[in-house]
Amino acid sequence: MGLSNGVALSNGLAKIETQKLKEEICHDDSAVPVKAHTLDELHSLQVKKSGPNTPIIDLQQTVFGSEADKNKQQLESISASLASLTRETGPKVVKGDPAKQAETPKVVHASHQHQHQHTPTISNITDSALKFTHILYNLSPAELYEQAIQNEKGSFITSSGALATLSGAKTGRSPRDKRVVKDDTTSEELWWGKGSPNIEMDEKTFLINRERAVDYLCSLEKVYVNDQFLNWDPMNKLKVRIVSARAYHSLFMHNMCIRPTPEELENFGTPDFTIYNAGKFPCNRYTHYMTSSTSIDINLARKEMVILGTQYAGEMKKGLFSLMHYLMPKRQILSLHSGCNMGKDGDVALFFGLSGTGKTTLSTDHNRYLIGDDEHCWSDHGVSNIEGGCYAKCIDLSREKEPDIWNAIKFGTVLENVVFEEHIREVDYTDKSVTENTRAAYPIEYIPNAKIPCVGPHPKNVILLACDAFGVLPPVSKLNLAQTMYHFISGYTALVAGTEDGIKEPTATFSACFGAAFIMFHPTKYAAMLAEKMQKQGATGWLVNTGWSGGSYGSGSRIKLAHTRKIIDAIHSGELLNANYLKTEVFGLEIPNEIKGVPSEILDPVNTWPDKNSYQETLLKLGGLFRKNFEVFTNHKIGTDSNLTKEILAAGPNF
Ligand SMILES: Nc1ncnc2c1ncn2[C@@H]1O[C@H](COP(=O)(O)OP(=O)(O)O)[C@@H](O)[C@H]1O
Ligand SMILES: C=C(OP(=O)(O)O)C(=O)O
Ligand SMILES: [Ca+2]
Ligand SMILES: [Mn+2]
Repeated sequence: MGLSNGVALSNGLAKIETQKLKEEICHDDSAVPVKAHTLDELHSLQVKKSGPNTPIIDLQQTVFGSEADKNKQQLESISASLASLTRETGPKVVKGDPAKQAETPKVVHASHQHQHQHTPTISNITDSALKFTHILYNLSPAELYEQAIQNEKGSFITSSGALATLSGAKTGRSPRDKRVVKDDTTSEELWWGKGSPNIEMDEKTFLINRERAVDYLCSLEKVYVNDQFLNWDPMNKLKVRIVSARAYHSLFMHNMCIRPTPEELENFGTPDFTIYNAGKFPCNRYTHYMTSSTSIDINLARKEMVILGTQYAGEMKKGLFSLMHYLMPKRQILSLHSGCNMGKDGDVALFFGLSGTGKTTLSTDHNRYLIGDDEHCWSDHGVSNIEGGCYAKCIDLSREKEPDIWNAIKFGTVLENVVFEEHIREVDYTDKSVTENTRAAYPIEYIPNAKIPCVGPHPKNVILLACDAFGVLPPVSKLNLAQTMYHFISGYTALVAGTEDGIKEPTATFSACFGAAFIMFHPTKYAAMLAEKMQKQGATGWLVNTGWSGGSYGSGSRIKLAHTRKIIDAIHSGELLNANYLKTEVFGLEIPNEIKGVPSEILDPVNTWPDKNSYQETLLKLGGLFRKNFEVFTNHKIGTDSNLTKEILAAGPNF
């Protein structure tokens, strides 16, 4: 034993003799000591203060607190946003997390009458005027992660670093709960009535809902405020403010809108549009125009939007999209519900389509630059993305088929309503337990070949995507201008609702301009603008079926993503422009007889159906649905060219 030659002690154990060769001993305190005397001091060393946002130009100004002035202005602006429209004072807003408030914070009283400040007296104030509302302003993703995990049940970090969260009872948009204020201006300008997504509400009711949302938000201890931009076109950029109750919503918008630089944020000023998102707090069912506990209200005159009774984050993004569908066409700029990418040679393609048809999947193409996945503008100078992020569907997501989206699901990404293993936190993308509409929201630069700034020249190809669950539309057809307009106005897709409900029959959806839920003017206004731009730029239209082949849903199968990608490649490369075409029955679509990498027999859907009678029957059925849908447009002129209108009407199915 090592201690055998030691001196025996009274307890029977040998006394340990330390070695005398000092130099050979390696003490574990040989590292540089910590520069702190207490634990508090140690913790204070860990976090470094951010430097001033703007370079120091005028020392004098800095000494006398221009930084502090900017901060005060910012807080006053937020305070004005949160002010009640009727009460004279309250709440007191203060910047920063209450949990971290070290010194006495600067307080700003929300007041709608900044000019003649009232001194509140006991008789005219309520408790709401006495409490603090802490403003968490443009927090970083790391800070928002911490807030979400500490305060919002259902927030977890997944194994790839994304923030998994639940959107609550609503896992999709609520278009029937959307309201638009009808005033003297909008009653004239907007599209109202049958088929329109704009369900009216009056100004007074809007204010009631606004007050309800503001009161709810101010009643909270903490409120998140994001000041960000929309539209990468510098001439048509919009400043938006989003006030929300959840860190999840703040991170979602951080990812989805354009992120300001620290300098841009300092000089942000007054927003052009403000969203009040009260999330789970419902509207009052006794309020006029309310038909459920959810209400999404847009007031164009006030430049405001109120969200009550839904936490689905997509409402914010698509609400702003509706706003752009109003503002941009007034500037002769066409707003597009489309994805957009650009080839190495600068050829731009647009991907129109309803939800689930492939805008995000197909615009995210490893061989091309991504301009955006969902919302764009087409001006006289080319295209620009409205957003700063992407919102991808995650159901059945695979690393092999969609590597760029897979890799974008990392730290900073919001993962909505996915299911993960409790310990390792690995996400199971096949799991539909919460919803089929599982989503990932990430900044566009998480896609390696994103084109920053997200702008590009005029489109060369306009691809209309339809997920045809009837299985009768060809995988690809070349369209002339009138056909492009016919299909753009129709906005067809057919999905199968829930796979578990045992639904066998696909249902056709027609949504004008491939986004009727978001348009503000009559569809023909957007269609006329698209026709004019396509004609002027010589863009080619294509109809791509990303849905079924070899039979309808139930008997056929979905066209392989790999095949659709080859088809899209052939459109981009110009190969398809020079192919040989044949014209189909009923829809009169031009289909190519051959495409590199795609089995030729699938190009004409009739070949893939074992039962030809059933094919014919289904084809006629779909043709009938198209015809019926288009009836409401037959009395509308599209643009100033009455010939084009005639051609468009004739471009529908013929039988
Ligand atoms: N042939 C196909 N083409 C495009 N998408 C397909 C195809 N087959 C399956 N998919 C799946 O369909 C979904 C398309 O959704 P997405 O791209 O998010 O649509 P959108 O952005 O238009 O709402 C994705 O989940 C994708 O993996
Ligand atoms: C976010 C949405 O867009 P999409 O499904 O087209 O990606 C939506 O429609 O809610
Ligand atoms: Ca969309
Ligand atoms: Mn999408």
